[in-house]
Amino acid sequence: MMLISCQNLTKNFGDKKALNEVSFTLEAGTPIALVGPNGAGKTTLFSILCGYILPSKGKVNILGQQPGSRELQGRVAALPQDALLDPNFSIITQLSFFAQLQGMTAKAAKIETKRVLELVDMTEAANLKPISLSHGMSKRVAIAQALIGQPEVVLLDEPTAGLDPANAKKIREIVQNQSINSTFIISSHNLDELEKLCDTVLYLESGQLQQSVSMQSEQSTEYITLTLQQADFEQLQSTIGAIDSVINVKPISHDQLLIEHNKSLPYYIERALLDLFEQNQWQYKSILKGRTLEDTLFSN
Ligand SMILES: Nc1ncnc2c1ncn2[C@@H]1O[C@H](COP(=O)(O)OP(=O)(O)OP(=O)(O)O)[C@@H](O)[C@H]1O
Repeated sequence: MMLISCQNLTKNFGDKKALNEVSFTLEAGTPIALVGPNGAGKTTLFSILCGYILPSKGKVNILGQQPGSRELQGRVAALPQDALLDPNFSIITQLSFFAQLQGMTAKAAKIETKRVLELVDMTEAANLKPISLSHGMSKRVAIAQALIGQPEVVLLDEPTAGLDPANAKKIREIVQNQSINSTFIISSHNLDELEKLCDTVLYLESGQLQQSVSMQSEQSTEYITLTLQQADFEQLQSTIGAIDSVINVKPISHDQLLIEHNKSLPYYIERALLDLFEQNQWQYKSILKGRTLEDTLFSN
């Protein structure tokens, strides 16, 4: 199903082009990453998709509707980067209020609030006020709020920024679990995190869409990322290059090689690598199918 379509989307703030002729289409399904350096236009794109601001030029629709239209109420949710809860009211009061704004009765809203708090493992916090929550807990509550009414699209702007690893992991798990019901669009600077979650990546730079890549390999060539423990790096690189069906081998860090190869029999390359390591008494840390998001985006 078509989720979002943008055509020549442009947003000017005075002389500044925050978005410049951006065009793409996205399908519903696994989470989608929005990546780019500071000031690339990610928040501006999110704000347009949420209907908070209007584009200066171009067309955009989400689930076939104009962003912010009544038809999208309850179908599109967003977690802004700096989402804040009111310090004066308990979590359950605030989330129930949001649920009622979506048209639920007071009773249904309370049930829905309990459901979403359970999804983010925050049931015990229902009666607390925001001041008693840690940063990680506040983020989880904000995500719970975005999940009210089981929206079809959930936009998360920097959902794990500033969180400790345990809380960031928890949020990744929530996204993974809820991806059955909703398509998440996640803006983040953390490429490692995005490659764990997302299949499609939009890369924005200076307001322009530089790349739209799929992490799922459907091409005729495939990749293996080999991380070494101890080996003769140069000899290894040239020996791998001589293996049947290997197209290219290149170092991507001091202890990593990226191997591009033609599709071959299952585990053919892996077996050849293991033989090589055994024959030469070398050691490896990992043999991973695929390549990192960082390498996919910045390899050329
Ligand atoms: N309301 C505004 N008024 C003027 N300029 C703005 C406004 N909002 C954004 N900009 C400018 O537009 C550009 C894109 O900003 P945006 O916040 O969308 O980038 P971003 O990719 O989200 O950055 P970050 O990763 O730092 O959050 C920046 O140069 C920013 O200064």
